[in-house]
Amino acid sequence: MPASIALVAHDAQKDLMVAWAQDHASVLSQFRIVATGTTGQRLTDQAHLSVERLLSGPKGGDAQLGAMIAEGKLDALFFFIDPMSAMPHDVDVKSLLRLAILYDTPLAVNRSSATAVLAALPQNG
Ligand SMILES: O=C(CO)COP(=O)(O)O
Repeated sequence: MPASIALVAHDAQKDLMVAWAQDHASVLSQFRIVATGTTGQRLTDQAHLSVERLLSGPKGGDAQLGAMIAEGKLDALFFFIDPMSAMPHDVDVKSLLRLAILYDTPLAVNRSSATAVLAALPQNG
């Protein structure tokens, strides 16, 4: 079974994540990809990846990913956070990050760390 990875981007970072995903589409396609709602739609439409879409982040998608981490169902989190804006769902963002730290989940928060984490993940399993 392929490893499960999550891709999430705040609105101001979605173009960056889509471009990064397009650049790495062949590697990414070897994983089971889950994503919050709007990010997942963009990745499906513009990077042509097969993505399981959760709820939109502010409507519970971040919490769903946190639950996946706590249940051992997520092998890496790629979370392109907007560094310039306050989020109404900041508590959910912090909770997701906290759980990724707590469970020692590989975590990438920008393009360079995403490329490094992706390269470090075991492929085909
Ligand atoms: O808000 C998000 C993460 O905190 C992302 O959610 P969307 O992918 O639904 O925009």
